Amino acid sequence: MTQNLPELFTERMKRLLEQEYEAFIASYDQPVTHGLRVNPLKVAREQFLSLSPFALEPVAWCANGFRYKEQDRPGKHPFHAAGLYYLQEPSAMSAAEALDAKPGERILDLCAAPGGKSTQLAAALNGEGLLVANEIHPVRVKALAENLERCGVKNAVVTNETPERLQERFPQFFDKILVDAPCSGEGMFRKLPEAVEDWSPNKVTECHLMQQDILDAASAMLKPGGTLVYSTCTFAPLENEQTLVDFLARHPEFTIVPLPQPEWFAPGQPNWATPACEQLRDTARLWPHRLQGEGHYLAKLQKSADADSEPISAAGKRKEKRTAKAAAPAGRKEALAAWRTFVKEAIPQLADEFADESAFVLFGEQLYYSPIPGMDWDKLKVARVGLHLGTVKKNRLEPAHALALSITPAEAARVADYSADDPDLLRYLKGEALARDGANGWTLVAVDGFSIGWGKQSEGQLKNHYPKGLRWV
Ligand SMILES: C[S@@+](CC[C@H](N)C(=O)[O-])C[C@H]1O[C@@H](n2cnc3c(N)ncnc32)[C@H](O)[C@@H]1O
Repeated sequence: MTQNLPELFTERMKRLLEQEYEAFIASYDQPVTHGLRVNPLKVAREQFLSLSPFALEPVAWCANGFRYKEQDRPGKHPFHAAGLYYLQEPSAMSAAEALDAKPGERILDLCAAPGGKSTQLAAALNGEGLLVANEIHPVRVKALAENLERCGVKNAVVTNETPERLQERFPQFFDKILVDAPCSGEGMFRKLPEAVEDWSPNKVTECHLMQQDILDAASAMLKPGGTLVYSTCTFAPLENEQTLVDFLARHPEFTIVPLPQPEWFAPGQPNWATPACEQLRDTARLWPHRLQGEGHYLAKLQKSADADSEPISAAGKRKEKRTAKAAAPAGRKEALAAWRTFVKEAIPQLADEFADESAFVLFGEQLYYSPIPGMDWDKLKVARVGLHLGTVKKNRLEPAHALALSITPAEAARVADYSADDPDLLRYLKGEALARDGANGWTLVAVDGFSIGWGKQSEGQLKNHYPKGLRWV
């Protein structure tokens, strides 16, 4: 594919890489590297390895990351639909690892769709704390929400906002922020031919300017002492070292935190920015000719602990509480009663897990359980305000797909468990009703012990409630 690469791109890379250029350009004739990341919210790494029908090779910089062979097509396996793993290019696994999210923290993934890094951050939170996964694009945000749901994430809020509007609502709110910035995508050239067509020197400049604005908004949302990781999948110095140097010039309250540099990550280049900046060596470049991956750039920054700006005010918090109460919509009482009836009947063991009355949020007929009760989401575009529990219709709760994917068969009163190669499972994924005996009521459908959706058992038949938009064709 080397001959299809833009000339201005190859000329620049030749100038920058000098004697390494031959190895770099030769990597474009190597096959694309395919990766999957095991989702520990669903299955432990070792258990997955004992179940995996695919030949897997570990990715050195991500404990749950593996390379697979293209012909194995793990995206077409029921384990994918059950959220046991997320397909992610290996070098992209490095960014969330660098952020190092810990259970209980408040994390923002500012440019999040389709959710590779968000699902990884959610796994690191392990259900404790808050993940706000934001995506500016109204179509891409749907894929983000679906991927978080498929991976069984319970503590995420999915927003569809501009960084500027989020910044107004969340001053100094987050412990850690990931900015996986929109970029010119030079690291995608091998994988996506359209990335080559979309590329131009103008695009590189436009992305650089956009990255500055996004980073400025991120910096305002980070708590003093907080950590920010900036990443791109491009090689252009303007979008990497230069974006960082310009950001640091505007934000002296930030410093670069050294990233571990094992032999396969190369250092960032001090002289690829103006003015040259020695600390850029502590950022990381993942090159396709030095490791098995498509390429990435990473920088980790820390905001000084005494950085001064207004923290989220107590008044703001009081207002949030008031708004939450005042805005309690009519029908909430009925919705909660419908939910309790459903819990008793279908997932009795989980009654205590959903005990916080103030965490239930009703949007129209849709009932959610919020990871941050009392927060005012009014006037923000919110795609998911927490875990989607279900739709309340005529005082009954129809459980959400997200709820099914977030629980285990051991937590459900009725389970229809199929092995991955059972033809009935394929029928279920295609949206067909299944002939099956069992007690009537909502039934959790599972593949080899992992939840995959809902069915409703009635008179010798399991009615299909696998979402229409996800059905296999
Ligand atoms: C590199 S992709 C994110 C990939 C994602 N983090 C993942 O791991 O799956 C960058 C995202 O930024 C979004 N974006 C584009 N312009 C933006 C802007 N001005 N502010 C914030 N996000 C933007 C794009 O729609 C795109 O989804």
